[in-house]
Amino acid sequence: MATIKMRNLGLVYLNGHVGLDGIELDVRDGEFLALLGPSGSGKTTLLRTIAGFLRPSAGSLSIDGKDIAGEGMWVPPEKRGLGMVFQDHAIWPHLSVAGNVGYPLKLSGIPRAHLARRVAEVLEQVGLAEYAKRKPAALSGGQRQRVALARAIVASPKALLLDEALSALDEPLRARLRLELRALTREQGLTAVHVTHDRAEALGLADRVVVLNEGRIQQVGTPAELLENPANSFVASFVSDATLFPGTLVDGNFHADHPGARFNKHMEVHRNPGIKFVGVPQTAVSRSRRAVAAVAPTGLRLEPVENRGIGTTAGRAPLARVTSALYGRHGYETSVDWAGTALRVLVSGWVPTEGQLVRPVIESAHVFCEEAGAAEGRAA
Ligand SMILES: Nc1ncnc2c1ncn2[C@@H]1O[C@H](COP(=O)(O)OP(=O)(O)OP(=O)(O)O)[C@@H](O)[C@H]1O
Repeated sequence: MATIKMRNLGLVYLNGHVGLDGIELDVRDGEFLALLGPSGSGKTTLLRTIAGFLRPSAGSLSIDGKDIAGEGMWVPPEKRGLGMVFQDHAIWPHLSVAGNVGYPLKLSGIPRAHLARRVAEVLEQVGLAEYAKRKPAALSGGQRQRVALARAIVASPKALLLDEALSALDEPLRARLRLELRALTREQGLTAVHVTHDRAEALGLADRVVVLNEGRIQQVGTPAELLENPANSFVASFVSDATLFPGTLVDGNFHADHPGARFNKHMEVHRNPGIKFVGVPQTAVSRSRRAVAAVAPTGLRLEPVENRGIGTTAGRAPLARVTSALYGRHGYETSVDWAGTALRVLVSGWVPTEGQLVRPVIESAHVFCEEAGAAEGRAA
């Protein structure tokens, strides 16, 4: 159990690359926090900074109120009391399962009887009690990852740091280990920070998710908060797969540059009850400014159109053509080409077919004013 606080944490790599910039984050006691972001967004950099493998260039880091990194202050990784699990499990092939799991305790010099008892207890918790004497070579990938997890928790760490710990595993094993991991951290009240680039995993597992891009926090929130109230167009696009429509905001109405996308309140007010404006200063709504609308796959519907050809719809918004439709749990994950914009739509109730003509009708969107108001939106 631990709280981890980061204040204005920054890290610049030796080659001048900014790995982390102005990270303000509180990991709460006993929570499961996911760090989510595209490749190169700084997830691993942040985790390794918490672990103590990287030294921040600015700001401070504390665990349970005790400073562990900051100006003139540095606590090495082995003194931070944290457990770590990596993607490639990194267990020693020459040691048995019990030897691997007990290794951290052996280093700390605890009595043998205590060590054996604790190893047996942890192996039981991760479902490997019968495998204590086996060598890692005689284990499956999932079992090896359980060994790594057992080794990370054997010394009762204050918090567990997981770096793509499940990413090397195939479904459905991965899904099973996800549940086991969540149950284990919950039972033990363990604070966990889990790095993943897998949105479904982050949203499904975590109490809260931190979305990172280019070393900066874009938003911290529960999975529902991120989906329902994304702080900016990056979060909407990355977390919900929203399609982004650049445009102009005038008098509180959004005019998309796209010839078909209608967000104008006068025309669409009844159809668009879901449009939310984010980060638009109330004092300056009449000033024309550039903005971007994010439309999630669930924020629009497709109306099938008889195949009369796009030319016959003069005066109306251009039609779109289905480019792919993949069956998924919640409906058909459909992509359409709408006058050059690739639009993602979740279709249920009918089966879209490739090449079919459709009319997209936008029903809800988030409009972000990201020039001046972005900071306000992000802070929300
Ligand atoms: N040792 C290093 N020296 C210079 N730049 C580095 C170093 N390690 C990482 N970076 C850069 O820092 C940025 C963040 O890297 P990081 O590994 O934290 O990203 P990530 O979000 O974990 O990505 P991935 O999902 O691909 O693992 C990247 O642009 C990366 O190229």
